[in-house]
Amino acid sequence: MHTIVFTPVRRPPPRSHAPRLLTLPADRRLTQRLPHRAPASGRRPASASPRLPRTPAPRHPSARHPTRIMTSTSAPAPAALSTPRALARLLPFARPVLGRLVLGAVSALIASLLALGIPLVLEIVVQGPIASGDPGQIVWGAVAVLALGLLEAAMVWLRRWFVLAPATAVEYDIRQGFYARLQRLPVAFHDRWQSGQLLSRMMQDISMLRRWLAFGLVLLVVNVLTILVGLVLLFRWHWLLGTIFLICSAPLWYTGYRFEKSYGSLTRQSQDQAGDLATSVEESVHGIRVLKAFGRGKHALQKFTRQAETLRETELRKARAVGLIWFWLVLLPDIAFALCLGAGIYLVQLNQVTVAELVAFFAMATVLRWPMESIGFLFSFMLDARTATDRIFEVFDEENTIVDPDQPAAVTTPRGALVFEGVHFRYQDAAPTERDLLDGVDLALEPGETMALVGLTGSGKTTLTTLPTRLYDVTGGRVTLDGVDVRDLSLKELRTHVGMAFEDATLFSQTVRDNVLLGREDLDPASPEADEVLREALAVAQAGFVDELPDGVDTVIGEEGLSLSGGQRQRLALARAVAARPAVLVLDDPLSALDVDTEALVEDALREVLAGTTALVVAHRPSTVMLADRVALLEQGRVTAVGRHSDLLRESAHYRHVISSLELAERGAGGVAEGHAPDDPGEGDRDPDLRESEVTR
Ligand SMILES: Nc1ncnc2c1ncn2[C@@H]1O[C@H](COP(=O)(O)OP(=O)(O)OP(=O)(O)O)[C@@H](O)[C@H]1O
Repeated sequence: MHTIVFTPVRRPPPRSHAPRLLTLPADRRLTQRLPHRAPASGRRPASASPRLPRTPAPRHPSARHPTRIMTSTSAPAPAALSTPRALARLLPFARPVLGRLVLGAVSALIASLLALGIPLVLEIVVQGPIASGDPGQIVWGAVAVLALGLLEAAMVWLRRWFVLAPATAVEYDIRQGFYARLQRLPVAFHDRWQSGQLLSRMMQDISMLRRWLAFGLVLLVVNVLTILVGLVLLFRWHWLLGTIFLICSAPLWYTGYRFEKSYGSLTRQSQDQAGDLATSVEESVHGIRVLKAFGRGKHALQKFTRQAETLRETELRKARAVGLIWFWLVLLPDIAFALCLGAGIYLVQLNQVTVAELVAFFAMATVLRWPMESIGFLFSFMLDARTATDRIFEVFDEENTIVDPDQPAAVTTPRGALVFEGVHFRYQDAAPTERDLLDGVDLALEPGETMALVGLTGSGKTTLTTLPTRLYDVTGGRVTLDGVDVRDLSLKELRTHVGMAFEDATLFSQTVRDNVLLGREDLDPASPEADEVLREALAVAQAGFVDELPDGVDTVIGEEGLSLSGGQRQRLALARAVAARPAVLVLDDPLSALDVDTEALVEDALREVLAGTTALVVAHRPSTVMLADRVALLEQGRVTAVGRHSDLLRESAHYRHVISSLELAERGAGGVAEGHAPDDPGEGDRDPDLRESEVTR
């Protein structure tokens, strides 16, 4: 039984991504600057150009039916809702345990009412037995107070028992839903959101909601009711005493209102800043090699310190706001006590109130003191919970445009004809003045054909490869598989027919077997059939090194297991794509970290095993072009030439330019590829066409 835990193995990216990270605008990938944002933040910051409207909704019908999980995508923006309505959005999660939560609240209310009963007993004892000096009766009074106290304690215990398990169940459900949502949301969403923000929402905010449901909500309801009942009783003793008490507590409501306004935005700020801090930690842990290699550890520390200080300042402002409200919470009841004492003594002298009533009044006011004081704390807790709810629902409310169509088409026996028809694509944050990154791509891959895709860096090759599997949706035109628009297929079916291997090989902290068989849900990983698929895929990817690992294919790799080289990781990622046996294989330069000889072996094996598979291969090395039956040249957002390598060399000046720049880049990166000696004769000796390109140049 193999349990697959999806913990991405973070490794330094291979060859061409690392420099790209460093040269991209700061907002794209190394995004750590999120100064004083508007409340609804957490997304990656806007680029230097002003934030632009979203890409218009794709025209294909499937994009018009976003998946809805526990929430409506047309829901009003969280910030526009009142606090109770914002918190009411938790109801779908809380509904299954609502009964127990209500029982918990009832227990808490009974506990409070029992506490309020003690002053009433006191009144009777002072008025009767104490006034008459009957010790026997006094004992009964004491027993009654003790019994009330014991019952109150039992109810408090019961409250905890009722609410604790349901609150953790709600926490579990929200977390599950959140994680499922993250899995479903498209890559474009993950481009915009910082991982630290998502992490802090997933962990801190959801835990806060558990505490709110278990304690905050229940106590807030119960304490408000207790105060109301207590005030009625205070008025029962004497209207003047009750009025003084009420008037003195009125400023509390005003202070509470003011407090809500300032504390709410402070809470939002601090939760966002905590998310930013988590992002910084995450990025510096992932990028530790780059930071060390460039001696930027100190710089990273300074940046972290600045962010930590900002968070600390916000926390201090929060603490000051809470301190201020506590000042009033403690002062105002004391003023009320003092005024009531003066008025009470005066009323006793006028015989309008008895001593017993005055004693009971002060006992009652003392019992009410904690509920009154706690209101401020519970208020701030409620605002924290509201902010946490907003932050969580910002993710739930994100529109998912990459969803299954209402009535999916089916390609039962795929032939592998992949066609790009007038494909347009632009990223969501592209400026309106920019032309589409893919500006009318027409390209047809015949079944079983291997097509190499070449173009200058940044021309959009990787972007094009993400469209057949719908990692992104086209913004114009269409991509078809065997004549069927890929948006008309269910995502599950589409991704069974089209497999991918990326240059940046992501492996998970699990065994080699589980990593390679990731796309084969249909196979029992322990079955002989799975073994065969695994062996074959590893053989194609020239991943014989696996046999040398301590436990062979059952060796756990990744952060909690064995570390692998870039080339070894790429070979496993390639084996994963091959094992999936797709009709169309999209390879985004997955051989870049291999030495030239291993690459040639992989290519030969791929040709043999994948004879019937259509392949689209992004080529960053001239040798990769050799794998292909035909080559497509991507230039200025269009495919400007398609043909055999030798023909293109002859006919297209831009193609010659691209190939020679690839050669130059490869020579520059000569030592980077796995086991590739700088003075290695390389593929030039194997490929007459490439020599031709040098000659042409
Ligand atoms: N997720 C993204 N969001 C916004 N812009 C992006 C994103 N990914 C890539 N781009 C931009 O799109 C352009 C094309 O990138 P892409 O990676 O497709 O090019 P490429 O031809 O594969 O480049 P290379 O040869 O360097 O790998 C670049 O300008 C890049 O900055």
